[in-house]
Amino acid sequence: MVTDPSRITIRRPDDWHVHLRDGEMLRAVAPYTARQFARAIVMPNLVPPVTRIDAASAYRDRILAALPDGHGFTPLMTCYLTDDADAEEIARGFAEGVWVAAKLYPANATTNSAHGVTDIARLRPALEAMQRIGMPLLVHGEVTDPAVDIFDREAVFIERTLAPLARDFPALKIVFEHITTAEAVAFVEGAGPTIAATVTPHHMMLNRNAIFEGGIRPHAYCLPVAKRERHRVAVRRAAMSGSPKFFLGTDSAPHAVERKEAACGCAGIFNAPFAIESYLEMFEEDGAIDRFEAFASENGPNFYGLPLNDGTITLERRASEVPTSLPAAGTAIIPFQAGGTLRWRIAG
Ligand SMILES: NC(=O)N[C@@H](CC(=O)O)C(=O)O
Ligand SMILES: [Zn+2]
Ligand SMILES: [Zn+2]
Repeated sequence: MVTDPSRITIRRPDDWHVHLRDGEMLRAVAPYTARQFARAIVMPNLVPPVTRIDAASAYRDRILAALPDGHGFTPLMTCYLTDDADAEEIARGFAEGVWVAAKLYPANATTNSAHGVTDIARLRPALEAMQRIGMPLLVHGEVTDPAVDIFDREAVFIERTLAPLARDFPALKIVFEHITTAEAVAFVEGAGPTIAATVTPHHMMLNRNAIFEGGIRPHAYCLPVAKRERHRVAVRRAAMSGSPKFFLGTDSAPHAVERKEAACGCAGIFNAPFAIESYLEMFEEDGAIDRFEAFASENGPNFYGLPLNDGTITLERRASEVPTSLPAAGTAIIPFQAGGTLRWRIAG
């Protein structure tokens, strides 16, 4: 990593958790991710979800077709786990290099998760196969029990599901996605090297007050929902701690403006346009620029067992103005930090 007060150059980063959607929305959003990241773990929560090898490779082709010439971007595909997950198909897709991980959504925990898993016991053959072949399990870590307070759903998931899972499959690589609580940080830090976590820019920046600041703020609403300030601080510290267990995953989750600003608004924050700039600004604010490259470009590939990227990107200290709205799919998406000004900008 090379830094001076006005420029910083790091190995090309990757995004270990992104929603690229499909169709017109895919064509609108994928270029933002490819502009910054060499690779991204692409979430499979399409309608219908990506559960089969042929569906994943067709989706990968649509992503590549949505990008401008010379993009140099590699989508890393994932398999959506259902109650009927087929261990043989999962292992074959991994061996063929079609997907690199499988995603566990507890049924109805989040956007497009109606086909998710209702009973983890049914996944046993798939998880055994994944443990054997070194294929990571990615988890949306929230319980769906309506009796559990929404702000406690991540912490309760650790107790009820994640800790027992890690005990039963001690060699299974698990990524606890988009962590939001001090409990999640403590769990990951206290676990062995097979357990890691992704951290979003919004969960490093926002606490739950942001959702209610002077009125209801649908563009600050995502799942897992932002928590109290002490949790935000714990998550932000973990990301900047230098621990190899925490790495960049934006969870950029675009929804058309009319689906966010509605009586029942969708969960998801669209941070893809300026994700790397947002993260860098926070690392700088907290005096942790020396740990930025590990978080953005090294810890993720090291955990997944993938090579580090060749090449670099340079960010320069020049203001980036975040538009108040971006056109997409015949409508608009409101980006994270809309109307704000960021201190850094990708050079060139
Ligand atoms: N994060 C979100 O709030 N939404 C994601 C789903 C997810 O990552 O849970 C989406 O697909 O919209
Ligand atoms: Zn999720
Ligand atoms: Zn997500």
